[in-house]
Amino acid sequence: MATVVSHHLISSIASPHSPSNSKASLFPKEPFNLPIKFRQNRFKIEATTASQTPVLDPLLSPSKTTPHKKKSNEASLILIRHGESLWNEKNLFTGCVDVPLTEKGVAEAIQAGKRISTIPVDLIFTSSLIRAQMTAMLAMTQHRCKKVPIILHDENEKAQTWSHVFSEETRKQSIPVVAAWQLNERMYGELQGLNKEETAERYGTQQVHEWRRSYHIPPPKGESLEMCAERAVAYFEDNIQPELALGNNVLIAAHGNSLRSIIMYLDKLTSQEVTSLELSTGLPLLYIFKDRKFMRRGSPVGPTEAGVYAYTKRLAQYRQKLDESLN
Ligand SMILES: O=C(O)[C@H](O)COP(=O)(O)O
Repeated sequence: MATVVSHHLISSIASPHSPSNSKASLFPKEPFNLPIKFRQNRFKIEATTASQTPVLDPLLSPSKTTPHKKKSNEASLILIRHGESLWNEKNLFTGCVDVPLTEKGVAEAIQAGKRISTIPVDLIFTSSLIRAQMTAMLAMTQHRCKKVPIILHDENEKAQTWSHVFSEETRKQSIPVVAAWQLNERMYGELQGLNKEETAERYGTQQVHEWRRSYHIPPPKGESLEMCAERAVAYFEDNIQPELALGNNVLIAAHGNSLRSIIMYLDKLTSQEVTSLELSTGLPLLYIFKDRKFMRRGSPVGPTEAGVYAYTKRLAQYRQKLDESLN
């Protein structure tokens, strides 16, 4: 029987509780102590960029990357849809247009941060759009670990070199933030910039509902959820899931539809079930990744919510450490 997953259900579940070439010297170290798998992935990407300039960081050499001691057999995964944007406020189709948060969106992001402030975060992924990045950064201002989220810039060699951090100690107090276009909102095609209500009046509610919520039907010249899933879920499987498997705790700040496609994958929803999945702006959702399975744990209400810490011993221990560090 089909499980209807909606925002309401989610809330109700939650609420009770170069190698050897001369270039190598330019990059003496990784900007951060990145989790190993991620570093390997980064290298793969660098090695196949258009310039084809091999850039191998000494820290990426096999002797440094293996063996890797697995930290834990479980990890937390937090998903947050960005806070309200200026176009959410105006009820405009936004898609890949890069619009910032409203004041309310800023408050939502801060509130989301309070709700996850005692859940461990080792690595952050955002889309390349400012509303998701603002949300991640604002949320992290509330985190009790007090670490500084820093966006990695590896779009070209200069960006990498110029953003290098030279203090090991400082790196330890930082959380790498990876911005990936694959996590962007679905491209809304010719609807981008149109008012949602007026579009429904013009094309009919049913048609607009299909464009917005069906899995297979794309809006005119835009991406269907299926097309969005092809890049977002592939990115998740290739870059995020391996981090979780290594015991690294991940926060993803992204968008209504890129997250719907990821949740569809995590919760094994059918194309029919995903049509009723709605995500509110600024709502954090927690998953535990354990034994290669994702367990949905709803939306943490706040740092004092006992239920969240009953989910796993590891979360409880992390919170206890934070409490102790305050004393
Ligand atoms: O891109 C947009 O307009 C919104 O962020 C998501 O819109 P939707 O609710 O129509 O999918």
